[in-house]
Amino acid sequence: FAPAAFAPRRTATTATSLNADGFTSKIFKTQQVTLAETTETIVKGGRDLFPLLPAAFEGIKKVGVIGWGSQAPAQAQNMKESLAAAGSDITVSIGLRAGSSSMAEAKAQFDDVRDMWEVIKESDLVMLLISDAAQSKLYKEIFAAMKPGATLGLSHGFLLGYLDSIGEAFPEDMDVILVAPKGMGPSVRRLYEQGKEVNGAGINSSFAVHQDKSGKATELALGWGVAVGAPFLFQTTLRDEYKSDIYGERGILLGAVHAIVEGLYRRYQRQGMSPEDAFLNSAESITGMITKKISTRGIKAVYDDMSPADKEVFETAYSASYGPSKEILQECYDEVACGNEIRSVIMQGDRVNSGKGFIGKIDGTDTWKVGEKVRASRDDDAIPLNPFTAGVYVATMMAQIDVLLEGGHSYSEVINESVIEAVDSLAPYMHYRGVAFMVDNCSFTAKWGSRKWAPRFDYILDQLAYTAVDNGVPVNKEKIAEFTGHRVHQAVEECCKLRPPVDISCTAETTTKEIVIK
Ligand SMILES: NC(=O)C1=CN([C@@H]2O[C@H](COP(=O)(O)OP(=O)(O)OC[C@H]3O[C@@H](n4cnc5c(N)ncnc54)[C@H](OP(=O)(O)O)[C@@H]3O)[C@@H](O)[C@H]2O)C=CC1
Ligand SMILES: CC[C@](O)(C(C)=O)C(=O)O
Ligand SMILES: [Mg+2]
Ligand SMILES: [Mg+2]
Repeated sequence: FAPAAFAPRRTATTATSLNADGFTSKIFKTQQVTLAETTETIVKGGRDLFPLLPAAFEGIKKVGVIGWGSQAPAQAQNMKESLAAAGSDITVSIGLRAGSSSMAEAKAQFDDVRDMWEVIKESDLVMLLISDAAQSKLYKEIFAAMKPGATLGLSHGFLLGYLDSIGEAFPEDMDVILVAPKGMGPSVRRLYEQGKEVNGAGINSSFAVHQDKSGKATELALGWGVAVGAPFLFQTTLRDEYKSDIYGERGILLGAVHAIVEGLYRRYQRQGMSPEDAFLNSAESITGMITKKISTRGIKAVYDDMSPADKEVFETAYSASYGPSKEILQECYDEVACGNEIRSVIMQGDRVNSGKGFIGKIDGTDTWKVGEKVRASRDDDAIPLNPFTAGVYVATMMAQIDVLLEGGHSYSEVINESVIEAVDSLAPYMHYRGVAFMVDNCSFTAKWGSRKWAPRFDYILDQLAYTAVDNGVPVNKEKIAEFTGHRVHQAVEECCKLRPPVDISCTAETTTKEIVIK
C-alpha cells in the first residue's frame, strides 16, 4: 500500500465522475431536484415501486448476500421481503465464512445460510457486505470465484480506494455497482418495517454504477436501492462515496458528536452543574430537541427558534467552534482522500486479527454511566435545548458540510452524510442506549475511525474553542452571517421533504447484532 503512489487506474468503461445531465432509467421514474445552486436527478423509492423490481432485476435469479454484520441482516431481509411482495421468485441467500460466529444468529433469521464461497459461486448478484478490511484481503479470490456475467454489488467505495492505491482495478468484464444506505444497518431494517405503514419511510441511499458491461447496471442498482427501502436514491461514484462516507463517520456522525458530548459533559460540571444536568445539557440536548428540529425543519430552525439571549450564547459557541472543528475535519478529509485512512483501517484489521489490536469499550466512562441513569428516568418534555451545546454541534455540522462542498461532493451526498444520517439513523440510537449502541452498530471501518478521530475533536475544542469563549474572544459576526445565509439550508429543507416525516422508533424490541468487543 503506497499512498505516495496513489494513482487511480481507470479503464475506459469505469465511471469516475458524474454525468452533469444525471442518469436515466427505463423502469423507474426519475425526478430533478434543485438543491441550492445545483440540479440533481434522483429516484424516489417506496413500496409502490416493488412491482417494478422483477424488471430491474432482469437476468438475476440468485442474490447472494455475503456477511452478517450491520448491513447484511437488514439488506438481505428487506430485499427478500420486497422481492416476495413483488411476486418474484429470485432467491436471496446468505454466505458466511467457515466457522463464522454469526452462523447461529443468521440461521435463526434466514432460511438459506451457507458457506460464502458456495454462495459467491452461484450468485448472479453478489452483495459483498463483509468488512471493508476483509474485502481488501479477499477480493482476488472473490473475483475469481464469481461466475461469468455476475454483478459485484458493494455498499461502500472502500475497495476501489484500496485497488487504486495498489494500482489494481476490478476485472473489466463484470458489472460493478454500489448501493450505500446512509444509515446503520439496524435503522435500515427498522425504518423499512415502519415503511410498511408509511409508504417511503426508510434510509436514503446513494448508488453508483462503476462498470456497466451488461448495459443493465443502472436499473439493477436502482432496483436494489428500492428493494432495501430507500426513500430516495441519489447518484454518486465509488470514489466520492468512500471519501464522504469514511470522513462523515469520523466527523459529526460519530466521532465528532462523541467528542462534543464528552467535552461538554466535563465543561458543564466544571461550571457547577451536577453530572445528571451536565448529561442532560450535552448528550440529551443533542439527541433530543436539536435532532428533532433538524430532522423536521432543518439546521437553521435550531437557531431561529431561540430567544435573543439564547442566540447570543449559540453565536459565542458557534463562532469559537467552527474554525477548530473545520481544521480537524479538513485534515480528516485529506487523510481519507489520499488513501491514508483506508490504510489505517486495514492495518487495524490486521492488528485485531493478530491479537495486537482491539476495538475497545467506549461507554464505560462516567458520562455514559450517568447517562444510563438519566435515560432511566427520562422525561422527554424536560430535556433542555442548551444553546451552547447547539452552537458547538451545529458549527461542527456546518464545518463538515463546507469541507465536503469544497471537495466537490453533490448536495445530496453532503446533506445525507452530514445531516440526515445523523438525525434519521444515528442519534436516535445514542438517545436510546448511549454512544456505544450508536457507534458499535456501525461498520468496522466506522467503529475504528470514530475511536481514532473523536479525541482529536475533543482536544481541539477544549484547547481552542472553549478557551476562546472563556477568554472573551468576541463573536465573529461574519461567521454567523455565513451560517444564517448559507446556501445549504434550502437544500436541507428540500432533502427533508423527499422522505416522509417518520421518526425512527427504537424500542425494547429493537434488536441488533450483539456487539462483539474483541
Ligand atoms: N454498518 C453500516 O451500517 C454500513 C456499512 N456499510 C458498508 O457495508 C459493508 C459491510 O459493513 P457492516 O455490515 O458494517 O459489517 P462490518 O464492517 O461490521 O463487518 C462484519 C462482517 O464482516 C465479516 N468478515 C470479517 N472478516 C471476514 C473475513 N476474513 N472473511 C469473511 N467475512 C469476514 C464478518 O463475518 P463474521 O460474521 O463471520 O464475523 C461480518 O459478517 C462495508 O462495506 C461497510 O462499509 C455501508 C453503509 C452503512
Ligand atoms: C456512519 C457509519 C456508517 O458509514 C454508516 C452507518 O453509514 C458505517 O460505516 O457504519
Ligand atoms: Mg455511511
Ligand atoms: Mg461507513
